[in-house]
Amino acid sequence: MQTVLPLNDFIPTLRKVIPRFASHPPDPQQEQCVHHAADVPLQIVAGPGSGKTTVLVLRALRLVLVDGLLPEQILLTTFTNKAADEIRTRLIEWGFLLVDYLRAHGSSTLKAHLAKVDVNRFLTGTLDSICEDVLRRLRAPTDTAPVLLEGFAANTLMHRRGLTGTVYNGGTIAPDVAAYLSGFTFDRASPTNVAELVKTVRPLFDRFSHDVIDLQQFRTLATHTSARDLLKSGYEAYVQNLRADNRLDFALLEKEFLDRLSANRLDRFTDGLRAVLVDEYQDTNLLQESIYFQLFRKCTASFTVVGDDDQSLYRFRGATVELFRDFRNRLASAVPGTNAQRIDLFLNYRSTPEIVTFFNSFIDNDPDFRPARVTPPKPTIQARLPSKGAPVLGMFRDTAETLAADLASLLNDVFRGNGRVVQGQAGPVAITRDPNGGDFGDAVLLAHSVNEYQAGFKGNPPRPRLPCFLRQELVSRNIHVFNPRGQALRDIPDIQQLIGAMLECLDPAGTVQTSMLLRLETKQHLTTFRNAYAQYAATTPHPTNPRGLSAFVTAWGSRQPQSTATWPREWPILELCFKLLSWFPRLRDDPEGQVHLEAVSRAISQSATFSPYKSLVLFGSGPHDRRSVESALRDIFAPLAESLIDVDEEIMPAVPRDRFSMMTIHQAKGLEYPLVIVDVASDFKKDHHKNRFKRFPDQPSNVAEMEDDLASACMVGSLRQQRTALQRTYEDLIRLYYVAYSRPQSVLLLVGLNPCLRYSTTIHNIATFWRRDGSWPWAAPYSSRKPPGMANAIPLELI
Ligand SMILES: Nc1ncnc2c1ncn2[C@@H]1O[C@H](COP(=O)(O)OP(=O)(O)OP(=O)(O)O)[C@@H](O)[C@H]1O
Repeated sequence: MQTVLPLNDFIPTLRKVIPRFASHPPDPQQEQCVHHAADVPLQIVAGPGSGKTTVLVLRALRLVLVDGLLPEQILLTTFTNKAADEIRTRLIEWGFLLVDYLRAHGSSTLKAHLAKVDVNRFLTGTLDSICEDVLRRLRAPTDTAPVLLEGFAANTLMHRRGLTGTVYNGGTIAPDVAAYLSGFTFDRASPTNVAELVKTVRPLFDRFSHDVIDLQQFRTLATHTSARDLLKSGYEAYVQNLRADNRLDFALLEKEFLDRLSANRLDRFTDGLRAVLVDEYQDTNLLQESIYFQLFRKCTASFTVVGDDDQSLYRFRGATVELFRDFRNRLASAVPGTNAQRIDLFLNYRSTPEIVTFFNSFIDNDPDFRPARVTPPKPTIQARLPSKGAPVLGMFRDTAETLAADLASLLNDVFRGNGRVVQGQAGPVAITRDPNGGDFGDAVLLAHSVNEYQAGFKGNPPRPRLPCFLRQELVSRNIHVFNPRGQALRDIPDIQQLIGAMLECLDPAGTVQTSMLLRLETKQHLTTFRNAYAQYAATTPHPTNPRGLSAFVTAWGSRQPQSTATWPREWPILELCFKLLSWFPRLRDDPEGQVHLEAVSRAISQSATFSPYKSLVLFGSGPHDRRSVESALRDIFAPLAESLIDVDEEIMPAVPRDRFSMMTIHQAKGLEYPLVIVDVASDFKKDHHKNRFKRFPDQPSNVAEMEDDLASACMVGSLRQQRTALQRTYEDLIRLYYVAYSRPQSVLLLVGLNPCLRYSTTIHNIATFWRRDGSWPWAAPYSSRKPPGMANAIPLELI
């Protein structure tokens, strides 16, 4: 590489040109990362809030300005589209300022180089999005561009073209297969119907790709041989079928990319590539590691990976934290002669010292977690921000209802009132909103699950959970909430009404539906949708001019044109959905509603990729009219009724600032908020064995069980098994709450139910610092004869 700007001028230029670096220059470790030789692979082990994204962006800019690379030669990947957008924005913003300045002040060599630089051309995205883009745009001329299938469309094809005829015959699941799969279900029960079968097989088939499973070896493993044989055939039939139509699911997308890469069929892409930088490497799976190593091998690219082993959260998608932990050895054995270096970032610029001390003591709490972390361990995280006086807070109440009421009143005081005073170490401190535009968007509730209802059990109705009570309390104070995952799509009232209206348009009174073979659950929900529509239509919703909702649906049902024009021969169901939106204001105007609507419209448009009538309703085509309705019922409405469509809140670039968000801890990865409320125990009234998996697992998770089952057919199997399945399950919970506790900037508030804090509580909970050996540092030995009521060493200021 030819140097165009002297390396030692890079950071001084940065400080001169970009105001934030004038006041907050890179610290010594960050500077070391930016300065590290471009051609020596680098592993950055970065604690929470230590500026890893900042460093990655600066290293990419340095490669352009100092080493003379062009932005289009630099690939920078991260974990979510949102994080990729953030990286892109910083690259363009800072890159533009630097290039502009150096075009005026640089040497003539630098100016000549900069004439070719366009900072918009960095290759950024998730690895999936990059693979999709490259397979479409930069493939070899003889290769086709594959069509990517959405989850539910892929599952439908897996059912119809993979499992049917192999594993599932004449409405029955092969008994051996059912018995084998029972090891991987949540309650260890065999799948009993096709929907459960698909749900259980999908993670297994995805793992075949992500874990790069040797299927021949999988087939010959000692147990469940016939089940493995059938599943292998089902998988091969599914893959062959997708390939025949040039389609791919998400797991196969990366596999296809690796196959083409290894066969030199992506040279148009790799020829131009000179640097690869990877964020969130702790959540990389084996397939992705193979892609990165292959890219490194092919282009002898500059290679930088950044991650935090303590923040690995995505085991269920094949993430293998050991790939990050052992990165240097693994790279050296994959590409002999390489000697990657490691630099640690451990200064935290996000949180107050009180919060940093709290999450440090959490991650250090259990000695049995130590062997799972990087070696040598990274230094203890040090806070760089000053204290604001607020201690870490706890709000524990007897019931979830009272907890919700008190939380809502706290939020109201902070964001709509004069703030709330709490007791700090050095006296009272007020928690107030930021005077410059602080609003509910500065706070978030993080939880293991944000479902607003707990599924009903043994005929009981669903039970409301904290997120539901909190929504009610906030709405009663006129505060809006953003929790699009709070309820399943099929349970949301206006979604039910909209789908019901579509059903009545396509198939009035369910004449076609009645004659079809549909599962009982499906029929019940389709009836619920139709009833929801009928009740809503009876309220004569606006607009009523020129025609109201009922009149529209009746006319549509009888295919009566509303103007003088004749009824079209084909009607896209998506268009029908959008026409009906006039009567569903929440789905049009409200951010949560828009997320829900997107899921319905995605179901319609994706079904067009596999459904015989391509999400169209025909008219005047004889028997096809009826068949097109049947296929819509089977391919769009049955999946909606069976809850097979997932919402995707990532479509919402920014939630309005006056909304209070609730999200899962997984979703909060990489984010930060001034005030973070972590639900650690609102579901736990007693030590119920059914909720142990959420707090103190006494058996391995189904994901860890599957990892063990596949271990000997997988190249990283034994590496994972250095920790037992139960240890891994336990450690995943530690990492989960570590991520939650390291999100806040100023205030961290833990919430839950009182029984969890009693001195004599039997509710073991990792989030409240219980250790594997059953000890609990929050309960210190007492000297009096009577034990205290509450644990006596709780490191929280209880409010
Ligand atoms: N040298 C620095 N001086 C002051 N502030 C900094 C410095 N480096 C980073 N920051 C700030 O620290 C915060 C965290 O940085 P960043 O978002 O890059 O963290 P991260 O390491 O990616 O966090 P996480 O791993 O927890 O998601 C940001 O607000 C960033 O602007």
